[in-house]
Amino acid sequence: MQVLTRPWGAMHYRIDGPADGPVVVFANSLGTDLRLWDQLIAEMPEVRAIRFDKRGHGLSDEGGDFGVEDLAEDAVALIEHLGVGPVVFVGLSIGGMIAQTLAALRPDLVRAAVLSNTAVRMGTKESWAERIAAVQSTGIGAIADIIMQRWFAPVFRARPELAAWRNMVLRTSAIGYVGACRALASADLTAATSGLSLPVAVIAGDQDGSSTAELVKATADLIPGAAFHVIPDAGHLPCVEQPAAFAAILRDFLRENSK
Ligand SMILES: O=C(O)CC1=CCC(=O)O1
Repeated sequence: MQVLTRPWGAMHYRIDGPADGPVVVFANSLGTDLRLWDQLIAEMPEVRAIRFDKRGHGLSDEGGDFGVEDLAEDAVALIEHLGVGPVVFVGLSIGGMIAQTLAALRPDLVRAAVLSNTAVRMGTKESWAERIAAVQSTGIGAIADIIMQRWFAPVFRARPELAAWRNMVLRTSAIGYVGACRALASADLTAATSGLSLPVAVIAGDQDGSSTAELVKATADLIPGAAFHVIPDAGHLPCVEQPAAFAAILRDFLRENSK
């Protein structure tokens, strides 16, 4: 068990893969912990995979009030603590917002970025306020079924693993979940992301009920030279639903963009 002590508490992280492999840091989404990447990392044993539980998620502490920039500062602290920069940084959804913010704040630490199922703005202030109110009044159970529909394509929702993913969101700290919703409500990365000049690959799922392929493409279009990929038969979490397809894109990207 590996923990980095931050001013707000303990940040849990994990490293897998060979010490001489290309270093890739992974940032997970709202309501998921670092197990989000299990299937993808199993497809890519050659990678030195570093992943962490952002504040309020997984085994990390709740971490008070925070914005996306604070989450990016946590990623900076981890990369500097491990002395592994510049890295390839892969982020999904709010993790992709962490990636965009980190690349803008500290281009010296990010060699290249993969932005999965993310955008410069996600949802609206009103939609996040509704979600926060539902969680605060009734708990995450109130929204768990809707979240599963947003995360997964219908074929995946018929699989037995769905129960485990539902449990993952249900077991997320309500304080941490609401904190991340607040960070999402106030994030608009348009200016920072439009100024990015590193190699970027952007990934969408053709059945994403949360960040549609059109929304994700609009963000790709802001970044000069960004490659855009749509993974078929995938919802919001293509690294879970289609890990081989995700790994193929990431492997090609690493071939061009890791040392
Ligand atoms: O829970 C969702 O709707 C999906 C999502 C939005 C931001 C994020 O990180 O996940």
